[in-house]
Amino acid sequence: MEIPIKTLWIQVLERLQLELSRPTFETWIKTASAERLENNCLVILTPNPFARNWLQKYYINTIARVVQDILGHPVEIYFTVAQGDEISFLNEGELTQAVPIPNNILENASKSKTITSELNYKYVFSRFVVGANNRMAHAASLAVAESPGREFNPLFLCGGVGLGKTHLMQAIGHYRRENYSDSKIFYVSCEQFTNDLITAIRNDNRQGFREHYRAADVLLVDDIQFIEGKESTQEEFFHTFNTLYEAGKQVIIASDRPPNQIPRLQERLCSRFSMGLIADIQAPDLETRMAILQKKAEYENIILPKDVIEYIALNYTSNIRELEGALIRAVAYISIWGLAMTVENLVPVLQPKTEKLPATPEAILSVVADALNVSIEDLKSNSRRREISWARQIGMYLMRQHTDLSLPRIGEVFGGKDHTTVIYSCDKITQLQESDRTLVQTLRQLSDRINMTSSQK
Ligand SMILES: Nc1ncnc2c1ncn2[C@@H]1O[C@H](COP(=O)(O)OP(=O)(O)OP(=O)(O)O)[C@@H](O)[C@H]1O
Repeated sequence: MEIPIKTLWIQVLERLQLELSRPTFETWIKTASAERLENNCLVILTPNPFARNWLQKYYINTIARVVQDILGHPVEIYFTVAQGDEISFLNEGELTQAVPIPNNILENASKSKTITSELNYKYVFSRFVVGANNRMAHAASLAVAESPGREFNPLFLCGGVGLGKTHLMQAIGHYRRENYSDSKIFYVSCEQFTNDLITAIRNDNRQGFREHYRAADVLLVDDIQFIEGKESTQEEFFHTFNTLYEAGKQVIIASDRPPNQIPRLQERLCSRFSMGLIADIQAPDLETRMAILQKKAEYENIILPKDVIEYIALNYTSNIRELEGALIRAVAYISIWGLAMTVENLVPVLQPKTEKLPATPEAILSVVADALNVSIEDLKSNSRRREISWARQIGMYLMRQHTDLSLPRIGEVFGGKDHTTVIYSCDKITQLQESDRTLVQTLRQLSDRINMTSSQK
């Protein structure tokens, strides 16, 4: 029998109070409450959109784990906002991705999910800042939006992490929808395409899968690099691509590298990806980064002094997502502590990425344990269980990045390991990043959390 929701939430709070730092607990957790628990979905009420987005981004896994421990089975966590209690400097869901609860989520919780994703309403051409780094990709996207299925088919957008590929491809989708409302726009990540295929195979419904994807007028496929080595997905995608192409339908693909650098990609797919236009996006220059911040601030109704814009833009150079993250942190910090928006006030929260932050070993252990679902004791233990030694290696790498501790001292923090173990772990994680974008993203998120934990101290 389920325990009453109030009792559940009291227990969750008791557990989280012990696990999280005091400012984190007081600011984000204590202000939230459990609203409903139905069909293994727990809806958590938050005081404003900002708190909702913050919890969704940084604490959803922690809360889900604690709730699962208490109930003895997994639950899906959804965050919602108390009505009429908006934070003044934010519009609903503006600064980070909104996390709406579909009306029928509780009823449908046990049913299967829809096959393609929705477009993010913010990813439109008017919100995209054009600079030298993305001019060609932008022009090509606009051309494809106006005349799909013509000369740039497929359009292959490539560039490093967080540089605007998804934004541009979705802008094409929005443009078509706005101007041709009956146009069928399908946006899907490569991972989702694979999952849909697996589900179709499991349900013996491969035909349904094919009919669905081949009905698209414009097919947008994100992060295609993850198709590497997935033979069945490549096979299916090849046929989907051919069918759409021959019917004059537009295909747009985004990737963190050009087709010929995607390992274990079938030759025939590589050549098809290359037969339209490959448009790459580079890291933005200072002026473009400042213009992006300025535009974001305008959309969010935030007044940002010029020197603050310049300070952020100077310190976040290679990834626009990080640039936006810095703006979010700045606004949150200023708002929570009631400070003026000045460079001096922002220095503690916007440390340049290249500087080592004064993170404590305990904070790093706690962030890694929390994010990778192991305990701090596990990290310090001699256990060779795969997930524990993986978390330990990541922890050692991050400790090397974020502290000035010597290798032997890092070994000690992890329960008395030899310094050669630390070297091995750091080298391994460094090397893996060359081929594993997911790992790069995970490390970036963990670093952000470590920085945040440090700045909250
Ligand atoms: N030129 C730009 N103007 C305004 N915002 C931008 C621009 N480029 C990127 N952004 C913003 O930066 C964030 C990251 O962009 P996006 O998700 O499109 O990157 P990506 O290249 O697809 O990254 P990934 O490789 O991680 O999938 C988004 O919020 C996007 O709106």
